[in-house]
Amino acid sequence: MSSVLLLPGDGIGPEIMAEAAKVLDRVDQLFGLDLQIDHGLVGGAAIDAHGTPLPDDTMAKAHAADAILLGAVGGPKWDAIEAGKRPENGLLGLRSGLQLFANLRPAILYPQLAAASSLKPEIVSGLDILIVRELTGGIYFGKPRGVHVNEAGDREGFNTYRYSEPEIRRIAAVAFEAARKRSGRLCSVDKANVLEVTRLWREIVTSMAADYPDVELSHMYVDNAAMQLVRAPKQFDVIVTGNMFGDILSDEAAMLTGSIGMLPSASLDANNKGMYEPCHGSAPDIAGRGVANPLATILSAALMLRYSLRSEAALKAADAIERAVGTVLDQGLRTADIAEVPGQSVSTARMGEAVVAALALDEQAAH
Ligand SMILES: NC(=O)C1=CN([C@@H]2O[C@H](COP(=O)(O)OP(=O)(O)OC[C@H]3O[C@@H](n4cnc5c(N)ncnc54)[C@H](O)[C@@H]3O)[C@@H](O)[C@H]2O)C=CC1
Ligand SMILES: CC(C)CC(=O)C(=O)O
Ligand SMILES: [Mg+2]
Repeated sequence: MSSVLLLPGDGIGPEIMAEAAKVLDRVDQLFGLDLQIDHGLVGGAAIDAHGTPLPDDTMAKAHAADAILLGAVGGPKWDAIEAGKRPENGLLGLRSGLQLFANLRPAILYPQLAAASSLKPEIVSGLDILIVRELTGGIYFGKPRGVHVNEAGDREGFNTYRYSEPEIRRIAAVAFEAARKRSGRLCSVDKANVLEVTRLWREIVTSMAADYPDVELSHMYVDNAAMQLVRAPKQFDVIVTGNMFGDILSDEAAMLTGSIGMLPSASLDANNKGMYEPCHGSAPDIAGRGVANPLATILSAALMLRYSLRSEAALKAADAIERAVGTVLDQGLRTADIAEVPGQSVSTARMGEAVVAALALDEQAAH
């Protein structure tokens, strides 16, 4: 038995989660996974119900579960709430409370979606890169932080960008290991020409390279990396970077794959316990209309089966979900964000149900 906690969150979160839940239910039946599914509140939904973005009950369930699948949090309804109590703090609290320091964001272009990418097919076809983002440190967590009145009497906002040596070592080790299992190329992205914290980052990553002689390490400043990602993205295999740079570069990489609605992620602790979520947010501009792309969440469920549940049956189920996504794309099904012809698109639910149907047809899935 494996326990899975579903946290739909806000905006399109409940819509995309409903489809991922159908897919999990189907693979549970097909592969005998014996999943025990629980539900919880996080983000704005939790603020509305309990006055806090991360209720104790949700945190307790998250600690107890083998893995967590999250939709997205946030939205204009809660934007005026003071810092520290916003929906996003629920997500950040889960990440830091569970010590999910390693965020893996694979950006893979399905060949069927070459036309949906914002880049020319010859530049992106075959794209398969992995962004390894540090997730529990850096400027999103550094203290001191806040808004105060400075000596000149002006209001001044400040955040602190800090990384300790152990924090850098553990995320770099994840990236080196990942590169070793892939093409053997690792690019560390920093701003070492300006920021001391990332000079230390570069120094430590460089010093670790001797332990990974089979990995070719390179370094790049983040501004150049942002440019290179849209100039020649296939030069990259594994990218390792800090929390904020990874947040920004992964949204950029998402567009290479056709849509941010296609990009899944895994956030892991040191023992492969994980939280899985699409890279996108709660998309308030399309929430409640049934048009969001559920594939990033469905693909995140596949990563959950592969990285956290890990039984032979779970690994087969993960492969089957990814094949089923390929099948529905082959069938020409497109949500609005990846549609080649505007207006010729299917709903969130239709896309999710098509993945479920493709799973049932998958002969390898049944045996
Ligand atoms: N992991 C999380 O829960 C995240 C939460 N947020 C929160 O989400 C809210 C909105 O943030 P935004 O900056 O607008 O980013 P967003 O990722 O929610 O949306 C950006 C754009 O992408 C589109 N989009 C996103 N997901 C999509 C999907 N599955 N299918 C089709 N189109 C999709 C949206 O419609 C929008 O035009 C904010 O409150 C923000 O703090 C933002 C990023 C991550
Ligand atoms: C609350 C934000 C840090 C979420 C986000 O943008 C992300 O993790 O990609
Ligand atoms: Mg982001």
